[in-house]
Amino acid sequence: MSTVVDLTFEEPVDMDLTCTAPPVSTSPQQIETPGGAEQQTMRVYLRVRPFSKEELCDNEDQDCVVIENSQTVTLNAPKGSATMKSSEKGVGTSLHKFSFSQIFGPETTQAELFEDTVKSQMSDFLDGKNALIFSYGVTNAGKTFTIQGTPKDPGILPRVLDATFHHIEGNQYEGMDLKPYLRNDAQYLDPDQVKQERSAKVAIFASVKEECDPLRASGGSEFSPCAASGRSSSSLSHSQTVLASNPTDTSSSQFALWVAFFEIYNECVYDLLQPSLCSKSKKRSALRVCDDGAGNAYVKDLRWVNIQNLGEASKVLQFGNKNRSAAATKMNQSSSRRQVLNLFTHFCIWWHLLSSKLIPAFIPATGLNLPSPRVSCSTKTKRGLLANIREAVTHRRGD
Ligand SMILES: Nc1ncnc2c1ncn2[C@@H]1O[C@H](COP(=O)(O)OP(=O)(O)OP(=O)(O)O)[C@@H](O)[C@H]1O
Repeated sequence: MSTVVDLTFEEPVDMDLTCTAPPVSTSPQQIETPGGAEQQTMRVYLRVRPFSKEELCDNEDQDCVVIENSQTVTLNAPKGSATMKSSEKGVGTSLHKFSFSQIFGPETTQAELFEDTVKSQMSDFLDGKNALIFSYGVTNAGKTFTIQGTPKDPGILPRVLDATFHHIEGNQYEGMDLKPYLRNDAQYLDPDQVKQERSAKVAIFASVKEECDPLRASGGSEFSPCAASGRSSSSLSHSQTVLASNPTDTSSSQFALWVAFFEIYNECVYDLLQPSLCSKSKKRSALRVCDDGAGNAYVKDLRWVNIQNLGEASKVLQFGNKNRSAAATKMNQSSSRRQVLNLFTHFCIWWHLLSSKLIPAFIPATGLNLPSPRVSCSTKTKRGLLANIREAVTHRRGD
């Protein structure tokens, strides 16, 4: 039984999914800068989650995943598996070693993981550099727990949002008339367009409010649900230290913050923030990935929602989560997850500095499902999946 989830942090490479780590050694990638200095662009972390009670009852604790040290893990094929049988006959091996930037064991808390992975990168993001975090692993590996977490145990995304709000505290632009445009730009909206933005936001929030209790009771992974309407939640207060070394002078600037939430499901892009999607009976339509004319891909007609505090971000996330294909599949246990060739969920944060220069930035938090519940899938499969996603994100042209 697999209990591992890979977490990849990439910066400042611009959403280039070709830059994936090799399957055996997943050490940090480096690029040469013009001055000759090496800059680290990608880190790959491994998190091994604890076994659930059910897994322990089923005797799945067979030491298949052995953490040798903070950077090396050994995977042993499960007893009775085809790989183990083959290796007993002298064909192939039942042992594989992998190395990572850092490995986190089952005892690692959400706060520790954030501290040791994303926190140190936050200052660059807040300084206007694009960044991408994504997790991948088989179903049930812990991707959602790691990225989103639970209300009591928030994951990376709520911690990043909390740090961002703390960073811009007192300097937030309260208007809704400055919005993300194409890939790297912003546009001013006229009063009618602002009205439309406001109505769409109200519709999203109203829907979350109505369904709040059932969501909570179902143990969903939304953070700070419903009650969270203030700037930050107490469980996140530790992350405020992130901003002590705030590199950007915010004293004379204002910040507009917008978020979008979409998924790539079997190679089609779907907006998770369409209010009409609340009713599952409506068929959702796929969005197109277009080029902004400067070679940058963007999702055409993607809904962006202006957020003013962590509570609003929480509601947007909660709303989008209901529309995820993963949620639908979990509800229907009879449907086969193996049919899901790829599932990639992005929560994008866009912030804009209202001063002389434009500084847009994104942190999409994503999860990629591998196709079948095995300890690892073949290199070819992984590469194929990542290539599919890369193509969907970067190479599909619009009109
Ligand atoms: N580090 C952890 N500590 C405790 N429980 C965890 C941890 N990671 C995951 N879990 C639990 O394991 C279960 C599966 O996790 P999760 O839903 O995040 O998996 P996933 O990889 O997102 O699955 P899927 O691809 O099917 O959506 C959940 O019940 C979650 O609460």
